[in-house]
Amino acid sequence: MREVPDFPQPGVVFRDLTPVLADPDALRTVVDALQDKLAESTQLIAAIESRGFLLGAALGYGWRYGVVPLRKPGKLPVVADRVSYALEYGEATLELPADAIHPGQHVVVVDDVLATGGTAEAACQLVERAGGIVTGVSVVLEITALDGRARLAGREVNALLAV
Ligand SMILES: O=P(O)(O)OC[C@H]1O[C@H](OP(=O)(O)OP(=O)(O)O)[C@H](O)[C@@H]1O
Ligand SMILES: Nc1ncnc2[nH]cnc12
Repeated sequence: MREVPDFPQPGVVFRDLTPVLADPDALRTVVDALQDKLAESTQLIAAIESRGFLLGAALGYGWRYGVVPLRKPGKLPVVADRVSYALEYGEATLELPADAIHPGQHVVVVDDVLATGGTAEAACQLVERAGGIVTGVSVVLEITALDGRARLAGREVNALLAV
C-alpha cells in the first residue's frame, strides 16, 4: 500500500491500494481473505467504483457471485436509484443500475478503503432501497480515525487491515 500525502487535496493522506492490486500474490491473498469473511448466505456483490470493481469481480468470478457495479454519476445507461454523500474530500454520488438487485437477495458491499463511511453507507442505502439485504460490508483497509463504522451501524463490517 502507498501513502500519498496531500492527495487529492492538502491535508489528506491518501491510502493507495493500487500496488496491492498490481502484485499477483498480494491480490490473491487479499481476495481470498475477503472471501473468508463473507457471509455464507451471500448471493451478490455490490462493488463500488473504482477499485471495488476489481475486488468485487475477482470475488464474483472466483466464488460464483453475481457482481453489481455501483457507479459514479453519468456512467450507467439506466439508473434505478442514486444517493449523494460527503467524502473526506468533497461530495460524491453513487448510482445503482436498473434491474440489478432482487428483493430479498443477500448482498455484500465491497470496496478497497473505508474512510468516513459515506461511500459505503450510500452503497448500503442503494442496496436496501432496492429490497436487498446487506449481509456485510467488506474492505481491505479501514481508516479508523475517520470512524466509518459508526455510519454503518447495524451492518457487519469486515476490514482486513486497520490504520
Ligand atoms: O469512506 P469514504 O470517506 O466514503 O471514502 C472511501 C472511498 O474513497 C475512495 O474512493 P474515491 O471516492 O476516492 O474514488 P475512486 O475509487 O474512484 O478513486 C475509496 O476507494 C472509497 O470508495
Ligand atoms: N485517505 C483516504 N485514502 C484512500 N481513500 C480514501 N477515501 C477517503 N479518504 C481516503
